[in-house]
Amino acid sequence: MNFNKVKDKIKNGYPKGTDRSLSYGTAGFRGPANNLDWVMFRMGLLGALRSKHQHGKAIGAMITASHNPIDDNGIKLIDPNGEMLEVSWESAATDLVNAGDVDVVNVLKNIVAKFEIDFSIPAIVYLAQDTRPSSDMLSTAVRDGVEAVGASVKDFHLLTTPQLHHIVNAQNSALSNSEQVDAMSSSLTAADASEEGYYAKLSEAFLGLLALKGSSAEGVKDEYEAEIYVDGANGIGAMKLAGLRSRLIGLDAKPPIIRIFNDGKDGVLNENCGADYVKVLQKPPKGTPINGAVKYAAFDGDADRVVYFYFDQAGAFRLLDGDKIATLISSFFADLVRESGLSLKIGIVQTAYANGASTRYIEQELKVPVVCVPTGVKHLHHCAKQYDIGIYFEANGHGTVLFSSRADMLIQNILDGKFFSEPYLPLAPSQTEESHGHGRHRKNSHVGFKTDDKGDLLVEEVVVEKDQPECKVAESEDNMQVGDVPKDELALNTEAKVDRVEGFSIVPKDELALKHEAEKEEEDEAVPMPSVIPKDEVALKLERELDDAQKKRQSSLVHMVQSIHSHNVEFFDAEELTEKEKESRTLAAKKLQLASRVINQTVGDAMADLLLVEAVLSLRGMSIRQWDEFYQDLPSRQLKVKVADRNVIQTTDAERKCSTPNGLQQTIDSAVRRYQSGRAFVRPSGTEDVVRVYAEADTQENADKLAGEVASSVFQMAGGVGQPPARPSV
Ligand SMILES: CC(=O)N[C@H]1[C@@H](OP(=O)(O)O)O[C@H](CO)[C@@H](O)[C@@H]1O
Repeated sequence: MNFNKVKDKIKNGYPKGTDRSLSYGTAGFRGPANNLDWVMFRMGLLGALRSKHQHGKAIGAMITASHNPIDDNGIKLIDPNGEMLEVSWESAATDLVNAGDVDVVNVLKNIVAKFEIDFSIPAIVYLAQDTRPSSDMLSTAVRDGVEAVGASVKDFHLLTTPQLHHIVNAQNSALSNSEQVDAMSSSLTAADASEEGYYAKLSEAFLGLLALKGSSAEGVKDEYEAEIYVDGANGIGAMKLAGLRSRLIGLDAKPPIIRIFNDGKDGVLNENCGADYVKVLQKPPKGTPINGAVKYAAFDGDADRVVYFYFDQAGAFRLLDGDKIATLISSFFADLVRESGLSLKIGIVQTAYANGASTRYIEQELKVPVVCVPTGVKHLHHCAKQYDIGIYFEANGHGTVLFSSRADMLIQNILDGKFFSEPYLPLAPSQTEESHGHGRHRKNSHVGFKTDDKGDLLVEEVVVEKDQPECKVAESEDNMQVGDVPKDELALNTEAKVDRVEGFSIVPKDELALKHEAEKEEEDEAVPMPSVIPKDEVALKLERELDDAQKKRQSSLVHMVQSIHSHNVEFFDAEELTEKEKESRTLAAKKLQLASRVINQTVGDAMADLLLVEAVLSLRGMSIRQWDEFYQDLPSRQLKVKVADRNVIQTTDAERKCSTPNGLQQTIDSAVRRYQSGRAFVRPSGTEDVVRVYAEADTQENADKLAGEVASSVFQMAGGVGQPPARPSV
């Protein structure tokens, strides 16, 4: 272990550029690009150590500041399975960046010792960058860091963030067939570990899905709008979407016509455009073509977020954000799970920024509570892993869908002609006991969906164990924080969960049958015997569902809630299914499998999400207006407040309440009480040096007023600097 080169490089190229303490925030390090080269160098060092720790698997280093202005930049590290850097390594990153120049080597040695790294293992870092002018220079700094510890770099140059996540996962997945536990998808091969492989995977699955579009039932108009205008934020997303578009040539499918604006040819990255601009300011981006266009989407600067928008008949701007995307996708998957007859548990994860109307839609209309976790994709991602199909979206449009290996296996079973529907398996015995217990205190619970053996969707509360930190903040009365859990526990826990999920896929059938029998006996004692629907009634019901295209368009979440009350259960194996039933189950399974391949399961991906939304709308013959009618958003407003030290704001309850500074939460509460449907919270940003304020209320004027009041309180009570915040103009 010789760190002489590291010392030399620090002295002669990358001396520390600030005395301020930095932390590996919501998504890595970000800041003004002219003072980041030394951070990049140190992250190169860390990426190499992480690769050695992961037995030489590729680690990703993405140079981007996403939606931040063009003069900022940043870096995010990507783990071998394509997910964000493991939480226990985030603190190593923070320590390394905050060390004085002379202490860097000691911190490196501590990391090597703490994580028991075999330094002789060869390591590799996969590097990519967005289109910022500073990215070339910063990429060199990362490379210098990696090479200073004798590791190597593979430079992909310009990629979107999700493309690099995909490539890292594909590479490691393909290399370690025997270690599939670490990989997100067993179907990935070495050919997938490239930009071309990414396009091939997405386009093949997407075109396959579109090809399954049936003809509309008589009298039902296909309202799908095949043309979409995409705001590329003048960034990498515009360039790469053009690459994907050129592959969308279908023989059996009619792909959408994608037109790209703000493509970077004459505009500035993220300036008056991009998903963040559209979402936060709730207005169309600069350069939006109006004539003849009906449907639009906007990507952010590194293409990991997408939001939709359109103009209604009165010409008013209408936003369909991550919450609306989550609802559309959830209802689609819920329908397919029901039609496939599979026992798959679906769950939805949101953050405090989810519009109250979306949460209410699911909780009150559909009687389904929603899991709320702190801001930052890592929290949503880990929580979504608890389900067979875990759907998560931030309101800003960052989100994806995760399929468990159990889900993959059960779907494949149907495609292999095995129609036996396995009864639902709980996550772990301890959870089963608790979640079926009576009169218990409701603690850290959240909701999952499952199907009964007839394929009807049921809603089930899942109790999250104490050592499952990612979903700990689901219920406000519990007042718990992710921060309560020691970092190392988080890491251990994640590993344990992966093992557990994998475990399901290898339980032999007979064991399953015995287990189900035992479980059924237990349940029979606790609940009244469910009624059994006679066979031909089931067939008739399925037929009705198949024939009724209109019904398909309704949110199946409603159906799910209705079915909870009916408690109908029927067991049947393949021989008992009619050919028509088999056909409809196979079709649903095919759609599920193709949809799971359109999605980038490593991280939110604007391109993949756009394709999925387009596929859902197309298969359902649905217009953007019909989708928008799911529910009406509550008017909301986001503001930023500059303070001397944003960390004086500490939050609790999934960031919905602040515990410091003293008295601020009470002031917010009393402001909120003055507004109908009022809700507001504040939190320090993890990516910008600001405190974020969020407010919603019954009217836009009230949401603006409430946000303004709360912003003023933050300014006064949390050490505001500069001009006091002004009320935003509507
Ligand atoms: C309100 C908001 O949109 N916050 C964003 C933003 O984080 P902040 O910690 O709020 O700066 O950037 C994150 C990374 O892209 C994203 O995960 C998050 O949702």
